[in-house]
Amino acid sequence: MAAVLASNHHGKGRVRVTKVIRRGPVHSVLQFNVEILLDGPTNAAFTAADNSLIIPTDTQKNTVYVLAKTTSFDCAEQFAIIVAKHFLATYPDLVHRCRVMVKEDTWKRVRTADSTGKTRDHDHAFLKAGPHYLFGRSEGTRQPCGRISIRAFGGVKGLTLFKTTQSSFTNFHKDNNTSLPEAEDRLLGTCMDGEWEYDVLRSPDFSGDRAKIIDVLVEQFAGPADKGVYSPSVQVTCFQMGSAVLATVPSVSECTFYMPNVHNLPFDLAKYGLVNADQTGLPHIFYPVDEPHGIIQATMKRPSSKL
Ligand SMILES: O=c1[nH]c(=O)c2[nH]c(=O)[nH]c2[nH]1
Repeated sequence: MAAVLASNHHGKGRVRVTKVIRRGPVHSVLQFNVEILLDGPTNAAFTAADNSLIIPTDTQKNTVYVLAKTTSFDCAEQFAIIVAKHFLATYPDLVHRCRVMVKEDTWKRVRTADSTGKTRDHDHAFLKAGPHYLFGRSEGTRQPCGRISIRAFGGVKGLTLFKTTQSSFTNFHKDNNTSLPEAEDRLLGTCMDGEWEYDVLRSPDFSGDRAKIIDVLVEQFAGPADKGVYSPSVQVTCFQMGSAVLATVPSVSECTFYMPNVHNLPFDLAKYGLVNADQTGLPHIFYPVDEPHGIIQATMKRPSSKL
């Protein structure tokens, strides 16, 4: 045998489930895309064709629908915890670790006039938020003493932000390969992915906390509506966004933000006899480039937490 099995897991991905909650005429909708990964004593399934300790991935898929029906939850984080606890509690001999990722499509109520002409949230029609989406993630493990421990995470994928001033990048290291000009006043765009860990001992209010986090991220990036907030680099903005999340949401113990610097480059109009500048003297015609993009990433923790 040329190989030994170093590690393995099995699970089910892209399990899509929609739950409708009807309270009289007012309905709510939760729509998830779930991935489950199970670790257990399954080496023999890979090395000796022994499936006796395998929970079929089909069973895992069915379990998502059964749990959607039989349990109560109002966001991805809660459902991720429910699923992880279920597999660890139901199969003590077959599962020692369960990781669950729940991506959530956010359906916001349509706002429209009702039959009396008053504008209000619609009872049962929804508009999908995006392009970003939120997710909840759990990592459940069985301790040697048999106790189940759960770590809970939340996050956002593709939060797309842009501002047209109050951003600079200067005084960077320069050498023979440098062509980047100093920019005192530039555009700033990102399509960020963020993940944060909840301190489960603080009994987080998952849906309330994550709504606050998204608000804080947007507010920190943008600043006050009239004056904005000055950004000397994506790095500083990233750290300020993380600091604000930790300051505002006590149930978050740490957060990691991946913030691509999505460039908008001034278009060279000189060859068409035009000066690419408006009355401020700054360029105003740009072309957005998705690639390459800068990669700025950081993890922020509370000062007291051990590194
Ligand atoms: O905010 C920035 N950080 C960088 O590290 C960087 N590098 C670069 O070319 N432009 C920028 N902008």
